[in-house]
Amino acid sequence: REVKEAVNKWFHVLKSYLDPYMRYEIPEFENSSCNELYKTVHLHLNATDMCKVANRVILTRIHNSSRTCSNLAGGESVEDTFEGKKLWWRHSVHKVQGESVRGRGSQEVQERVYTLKIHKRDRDCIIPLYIDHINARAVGYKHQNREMKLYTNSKTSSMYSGGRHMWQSVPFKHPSTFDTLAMEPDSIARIKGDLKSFMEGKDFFERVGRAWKRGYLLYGPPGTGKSSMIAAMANFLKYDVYDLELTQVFSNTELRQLLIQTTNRSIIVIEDIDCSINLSGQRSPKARSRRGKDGDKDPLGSDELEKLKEDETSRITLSGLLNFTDGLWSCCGDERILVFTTNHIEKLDAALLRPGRMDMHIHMSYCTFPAFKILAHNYLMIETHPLFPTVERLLDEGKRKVTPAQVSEILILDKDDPDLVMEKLIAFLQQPEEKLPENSAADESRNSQKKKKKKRKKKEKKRKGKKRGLSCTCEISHKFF
Ligand SMILES: Nc1ncnc2c1ncn2[C@@H]1O[C@H](COP(=O)(O)OP(=O)(O)OP(=O)(O)O)[C@@H](O)[C@H]1O
Ligand SMILES: [Mg+2]
Repeated sequence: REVKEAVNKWFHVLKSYLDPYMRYEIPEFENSSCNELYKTVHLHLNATDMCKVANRVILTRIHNSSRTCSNLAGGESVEDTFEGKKLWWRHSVHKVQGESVRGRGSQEVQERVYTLKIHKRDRDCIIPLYIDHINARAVGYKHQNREMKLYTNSKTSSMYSGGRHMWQSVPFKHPSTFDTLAMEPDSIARIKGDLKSFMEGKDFFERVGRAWKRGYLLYGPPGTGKSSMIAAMANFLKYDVYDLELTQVFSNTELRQLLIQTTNRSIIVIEDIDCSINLSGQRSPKARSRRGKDGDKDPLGSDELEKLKEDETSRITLSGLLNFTDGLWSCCGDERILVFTTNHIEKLDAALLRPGRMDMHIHMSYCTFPAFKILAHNYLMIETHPLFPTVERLLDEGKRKVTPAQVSEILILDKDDPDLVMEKLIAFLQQPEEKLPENSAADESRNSQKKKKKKRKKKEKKRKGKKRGLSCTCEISHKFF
């Protein structure tokens, strides 16, 4: 028996000496905890579509997901190449006796292991670089394929949140992309380029000592595609979207709390910023008169002073918003994009617009001919039409300013009959603005803006009523900063 064991031992030594290949084993679990490298290999094989060349592939889809994942079935192998060298991945699945999940006893469990085979001569020069390479592929693939979320802030009564302001999410499934956005192609290329260099700019931001964030201000009349642009940005970057409802945030502290709760690789959006907070930069006459003439010395009694202090800290102020966008707390995450939208850029405080806060100002304008051509391509599936020159002339003359929203409404109505659509559009463009029917798209957008403002004012009044005696204003003097 001893002789047999010795022969076996020497046989294995000789075999491994003669075997030109080295094998690395990557089990799914190691000491009962998940092996991240196993997941990395799985994602790498999916990212490179290598599974497709195998004879047997396992397809899976998790609950509520629209994505299908593939994995090599047990015993299947695939070949990979890296820097001109060949490597092989094999997936083994074995049934072993494992500890039962429900207490004592044992049950049959599957043990999955990836084995990487590589030539011994390539081992030292390739392995560290190859592992880095598959890691990067896996991270990129995971990022590209994860499902995006749309968050909104609301005060929850949940016992877990303790009534704090929390984000609530739904799956983000907006279909707008840079291909469906009607805008000058040059502007689209510029924005896409900016976003791409931001996304790839980790080293740059670190080198120059800047927080890895970027602010975009989208301004223009209603219906020019500001919200659609945000969705296109999110779909392009594959970032989650945090739609911050500023009217639901009642203090700078809450604003900071919400900021801390956002994740990296996300877009924080504040729509209609001019309607959300009073940004006129003036402290209210009431607060000013209460503060007294000599500023710091306050003539008020201590009770009054306490109340006033509470007023000032219980509201979100321009200062709070400025800190939110470019203060120390704004750097608490990486790869963050901030987007503000407004119909009235002139109402915004200059401090809010400066580079570092709003790095890029994007004007979403009325429909131009190149933008119209994109809409015609998307809605009517036509690249040209005998009436295109007339539309081009009318849009260039600008006698009647139309938004992409108005044009798309016309295109969608008779999308199966391009001739009819073109005639209707020309009639619309020739119609003087005053003779618009009451419920035209432009009026509707204007009315909706008014409604938005009214609703906000109503909410504000209600809140003031609740906090009787503590009310103050969001208007802040520039001196404050
Ligand atoms: N530039 C555009 N490209 C493609 N579609 C557009 C564009 N602008 C507007 N639309 C269409 O009009 C609708 C309204 O657009 P959107 O909500 O993006 O406008 P907005 O600028 O955000 O308006 P508001 O200022 O009222 O919020 C969208 O559903 C979209 O179909
Ligand atoms: Mg909008």
